Amino acid sequence: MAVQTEIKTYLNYIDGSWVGSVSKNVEPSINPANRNDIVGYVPRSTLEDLNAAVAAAKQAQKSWWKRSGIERGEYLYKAALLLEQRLEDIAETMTREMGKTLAEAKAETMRGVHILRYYAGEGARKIGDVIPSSDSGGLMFTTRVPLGVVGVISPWNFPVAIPIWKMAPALVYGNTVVLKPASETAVTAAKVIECFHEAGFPKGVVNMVCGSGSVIGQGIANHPDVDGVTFTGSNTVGKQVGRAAFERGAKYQLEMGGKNPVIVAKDADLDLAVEGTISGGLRSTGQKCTATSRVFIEREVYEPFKEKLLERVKQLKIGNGMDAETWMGPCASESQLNTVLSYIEKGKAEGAKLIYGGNRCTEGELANGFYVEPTIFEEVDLQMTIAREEIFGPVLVLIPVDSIEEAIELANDTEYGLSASIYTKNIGNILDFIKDIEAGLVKVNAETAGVEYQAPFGGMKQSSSHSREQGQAAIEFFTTIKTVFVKA
Ligand SMILES: NC(=O)C1=CN([C@@H]2O[C@H](COP(=O)(O)OP(=O)(O)OC[C@H]3O[C@@H](n4cnc5c(N)ncnc54)[C@H](O)[C@@H]3O)[C@@H](O)[C@H]2O)C=CC1
Ligand SMILES: O=C(O)CCC(=O)C(=O)O
Repeated sequence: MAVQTEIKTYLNYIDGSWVGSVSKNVEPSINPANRNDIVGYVPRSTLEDLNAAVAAAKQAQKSWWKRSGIERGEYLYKAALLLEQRLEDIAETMTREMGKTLAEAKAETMRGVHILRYYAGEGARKIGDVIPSSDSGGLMFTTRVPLGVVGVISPWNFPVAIPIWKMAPALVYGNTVVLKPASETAVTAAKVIECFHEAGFPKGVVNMVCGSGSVIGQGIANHPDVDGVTFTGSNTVGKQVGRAAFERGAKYQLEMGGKNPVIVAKDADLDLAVEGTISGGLRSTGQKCTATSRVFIEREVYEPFKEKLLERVKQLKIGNGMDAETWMGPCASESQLNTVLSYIEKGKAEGAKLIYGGNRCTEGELANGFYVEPTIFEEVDLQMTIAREEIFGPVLVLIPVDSIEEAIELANDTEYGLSASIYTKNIGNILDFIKDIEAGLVKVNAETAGVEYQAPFGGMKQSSSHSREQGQAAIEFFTTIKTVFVKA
């Protein structure tokens, strides 16, 4: 007899309580590995719900800021411990909700724990400098104050790490927070917020409102009582959010797309370069803003690199991320799958040569999920859509080059500038690459993806609003400097 398990409905978190939307509407969050598996129901909230959350955050902010940074940090340490204790459950929920492998989901959840501990420690670090004054009787220094209420709009591709790397610094520097998670991963977000709830944060300091981007996301960007907005997602939406915040004089930070290159020099360790290209381009099914998508290879090693790459890609096991054998899970949603398939069709239609993959996977249980094969194109003109637009799927394009100079020039021929890497042993190549590549994250003999929480992260050109997240750089967005002059 089939066992019927009740599907849980998750709630918004407003002013320290779990509450449903006033609309009473909910939507299912489904498993991309099996469209018949509903992970949970999440609220489809209204502006009324958002207003309540923003009002709670505004009300709580002054007393939160009155506490010392060290005290605020203590709450983050508690949340970190709870997240660590629930790592298995939260990682499993993440895999079920957005498809990445359980190993990746566990690593991401642990990354969330580290980020919380890092920013907990920030509560005890300096927030200003003493600056010599021309007046010998005066004391001049800088200090920092929070923005007030911060709106966090987060995507589905890192459903634990991204909300945490935005919320943790916001909170430790004295802001209160309203999170709007991506609907695709709102159950995972609710489980993260449960850790904040049980850590005992005062009412109203942390809030979460689930719902559509156009209502709740845009509502945050427009809200007169939201003093800062931090966003990660697509360029189109990011610019909309930035414009709305700018119009009303709020501070904003946008982390958006990439079209990240890897350069393989003729002296590269080809096995290492192949591993880095596969891991950077195809892990998480290519759904990282730092994912590798364009591979520039010096002509002398083009064929051997291609052969090794094809050999390795053939070995990758596609399947449900919960299965320990799986290397690559499904796309996170049906719409994401359709986007990827339409880019593959465009690639073929515009004349690129498909040398691997290119199809939806429909064998056996895969038919119920949103699976696509890892896909590789060659004979790609740099003006083709697949060489210019962010695909956010497991699609690589191979482009031969005659020199590292040419590779860097072509790699820079994009509106994006998030991450880039080079595989080479030549110090001259390395130094030229570091100097000339237009990317905020530059890697040498390492894959384009993978961001460490203690270092600044952000892009050049259209990949970001030119600010940086994470590490100590986060203080620049989440606080404002006051210059103080004191005379007795
Ligand atoms: N840079 C990154 O890490 C990410 C990039 N993307 C890119 O975006 C493409 C589409 O993915 P989506 O999930 O649709 O991204 P999206 O940009 O629509 O969603 C990101 C977040 O913004 C919210 N949002 C949507 N419309 C909004 C609006 N009008 N105002 C304020 N917030 C809004 C969403 O609900 C979500 O929380 C992907 O194919 C990929 O190219 C998506 C997710 C993450
Ligand atoms: O590469 C990473 O670890 C982080 C990537 C990221 O921030 C993103 O995809 O949004």
